[in-house]
Amino acid sequence: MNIQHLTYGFPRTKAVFFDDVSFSLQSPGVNFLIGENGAGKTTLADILTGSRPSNLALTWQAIYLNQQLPMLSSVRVCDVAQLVLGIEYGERHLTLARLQKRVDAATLTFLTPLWQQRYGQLSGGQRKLVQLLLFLQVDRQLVVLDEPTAAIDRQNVQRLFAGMRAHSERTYLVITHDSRDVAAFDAFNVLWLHQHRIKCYQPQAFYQAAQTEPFLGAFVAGH
Ligand SMILES: Nc1ncnc2c1ncn2[C@@H]1O[C@H](COP(=O)(O)OP(=O)(O)OP(=O)(O)O)[C@@H](O)[C@H]1O
Repeated sequence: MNIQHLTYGFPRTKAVFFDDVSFSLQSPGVNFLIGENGAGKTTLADILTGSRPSNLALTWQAIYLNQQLPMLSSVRVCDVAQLVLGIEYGERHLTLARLQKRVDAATLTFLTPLWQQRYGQLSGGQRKLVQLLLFLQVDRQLVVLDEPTAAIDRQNVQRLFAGMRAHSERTYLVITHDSRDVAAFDAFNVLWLHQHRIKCYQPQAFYQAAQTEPFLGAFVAGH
């Protein structure tokens, strides 16, 4: 996926935030978008998913989980699954047995004991995971996740990554501040957003650059 000559400014400010920025996403593959707070990662994710109109002509279909969707606390996990996947699968009544045929084992293991639980009874991390794991079942070429592993225990992070690996035909863009996420993959592309430009690194080049670039060094040393 090639992004060519992106130029973007926030509607209410005159300054240009991205000025003729070009880069490629490894496609298919896992791309990590990193950078300091305020660098523009969420803004870029918004642009690539069409949430913020820009000069780019988007040629892909994307799914974007940038924050938890608000749900009534009385809604059950099975209702959330129906909401997210019912239309996608064309199922009017999505049961666990039917879901079993479609999702990876790690996702099923996580969802099964929670299936009848009410949303309001779940922990913050469980709510986030329910949405993430269900969203990962929706078939789109580009999957964009904004800090999916923040506040998630590492065993559940493994479940999330197993869900991603189960669909290796997709292109993922994952925003993270946690180098353990990057280290969990053998093959990846890191996009470092720094001073409104993007530098791309394959694994070996990334760890090499971390020896000389202070931000990357601190990122890698962070775990
Ligand atoms: N609607 C807006 N109008 C003007 N400036 C904005 C707007 N939204 C965000 N910004 C600014 O753009 C910059 C980038 O914000 P963004 O949320 O994309 O950063 P980020 O890299 O995702 O940060 P973090 O790691 O802290 O989540 C910030 O300085 C922010 O204040």
